[in-house]
Amino acid sequence: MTAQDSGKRSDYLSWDDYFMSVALLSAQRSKDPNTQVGACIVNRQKRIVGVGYNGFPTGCSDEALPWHREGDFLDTKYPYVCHAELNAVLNSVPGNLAGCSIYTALFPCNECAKVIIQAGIREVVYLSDKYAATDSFRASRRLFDQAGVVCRQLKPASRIVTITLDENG
Ligand SMILES: Nc1nc(=O)n([C@H]2C[C@H](O)[C@@H](COP(=O)(O)O)O2)cc1CO
Ligand SMILES: [Zn+2]
Repeated sequence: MTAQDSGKRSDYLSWDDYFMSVALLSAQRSKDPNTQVGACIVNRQKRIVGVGYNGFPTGCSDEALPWHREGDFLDTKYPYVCHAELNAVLNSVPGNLAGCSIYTALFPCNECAKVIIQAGIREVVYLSDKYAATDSFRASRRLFDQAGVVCRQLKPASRIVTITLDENG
């Protein structure tokens, strides 16, 4: 029987697009007004073992700390926010992340690169590389190269994934 004869849907999500969509859906939880990042960790059996998005640490109110980009360092979000990739690792089901892939909306910074490498994650799949020109990202590339972590930019098969929360399906 051919795939066509079987009556199978043809417009289903590929694995890559599915995992990146989960990452982007998680990003929708972020309170950051400028950049919402989500990350999704997948093991070798293609099971999702961790998700996360950028936000302040547990117990730190989203209203009590600043979300600003500019001003005195302590009055910006940067010293306080946990990156999506860090949260995905820390939120992962207890176990071994060795050999996993991480799908992330934005290429990891150098601090997350260290966490990803130390966790044993072997592949980084990213969508945006908007900070590629910064030193932090040059350092990430260097770390990933030396540690043998494979990085690839996702070229999605589906550019738009629609989810409608409608009780009538
Ligand atoms: N890979 C990343 N994962 C992340 O979760 N982030 C977070 C940290 C901030 O909350 C936000 C970046 O803010 P901005 O500088 O684009 O306004 O995204 C940032 C990066 C890139 O460094
Ligand atoms: Zn980071």
